[in-house]
Amino acid sequence: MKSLQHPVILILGAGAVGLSLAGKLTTVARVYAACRAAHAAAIRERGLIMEGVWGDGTVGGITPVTGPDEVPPAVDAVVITAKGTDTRAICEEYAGVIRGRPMASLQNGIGNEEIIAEYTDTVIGGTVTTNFSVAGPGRVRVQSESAPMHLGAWSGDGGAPGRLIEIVRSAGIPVEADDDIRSGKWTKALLNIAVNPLCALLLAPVGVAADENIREIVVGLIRETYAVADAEGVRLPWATADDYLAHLFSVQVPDFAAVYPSMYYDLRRGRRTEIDLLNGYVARLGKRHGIPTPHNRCIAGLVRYAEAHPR
Ligand SMILES: NC(=O)C1=CN([C@@H]2O[C@H](COP(=O)(O)OP(=O)(O)OC[C@H]3O[C@@H](n4cnc5c(N)ncnc54)[C@H](O)[C@@H]3O)[C@@H](O)[C@H]2O)C=CC1
Ligand SMILES: CC(C)(CO)C(=O)C(=O)O
Repeated sequence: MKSLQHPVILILGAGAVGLSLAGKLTTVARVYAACRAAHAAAIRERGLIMEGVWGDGTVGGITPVTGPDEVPPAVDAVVITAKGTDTRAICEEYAGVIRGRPMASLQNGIGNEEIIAEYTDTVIGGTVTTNFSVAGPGRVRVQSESAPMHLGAWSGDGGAPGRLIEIVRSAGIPVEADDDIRSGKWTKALLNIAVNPLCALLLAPVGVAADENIREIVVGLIRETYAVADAEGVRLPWATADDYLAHLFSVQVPDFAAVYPSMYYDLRRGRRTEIDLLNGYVARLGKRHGIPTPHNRCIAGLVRYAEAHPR
């Protein structure tokens, strides 16, 4: 990332998160967004329409691309916002562009950075605790925000996260450096493990997690996840599962009570979900460590069934 004055950023897999990010970054960078043809056509025709807490209006200046041949040679940094189920495929498709460049992941779940590290030396781990959705081709909604974006060095050039943070911050997005982003990814995953599958299965917004019938399931999911994270040596910011649950029910669930998480849209649209990077991942690790994870195994099984039998 040499030219901070006018950096060139490529966003890979631009949907709800990636197009919203593109819309903000375009004020401080030249932004190329690798997206599907329907988004590309709408954005070329009339720009990106944004609504919500990141601003309302039509944003020009984003260049949509639908293949690596359309990406210019001078990319300073790559940010991946594809679903974790698509990480390898999109890295393969854009391998020539990614190689040798810093690449950040804002994806949920555990395991994306390891895949990205097969394609480039400098990987930046990231989390975003904001709710994004697609309202139509080239049209996104940003509905609520509970914490700043976190970015931290995963591998390679240790200065790369700082340079990306500068760009993101200058675009007006709240962002913080994270010097233990491996634990940071688990910290963010706690929220997704607690609410994403339940909301997807129940067709309900995040507030459903506080329902008296559901709360006990959330408690089970999180206590098991804590035991597994502990066995993995992950340092979470709350000392115990119950300390995190207090934060979840007093801050995160109220912040997102009225909105639907990303997995809800996947199941509703008949797409594969990220369950195997979240609850399914916890269940797999639990097995390896001899830690029972009945809640996570059960919820992962239900989501896999729902994926295979679209409503
Ligand atoms: N939606 C949300 O509120 C949040 C989502 N996240 C995470 O961010 C990541 C992205 O989530 P969303 O933006 O909601 O998903 P999304 O499904 O809206 O966007 C991903 C986009 O990537 C596109 N894509 C995949 N492969 C492609 C390829 N080869 N070429 C071009 N486009 C390709 C898909 O068609 C899709 O439009 C996920 O890991 C999600 O868990 C994180 C925080 C909040
Ligand atoms: C924070 C939250 C719940 C925001 O929607 C999210 O990460 C997701 O939807 O996957």
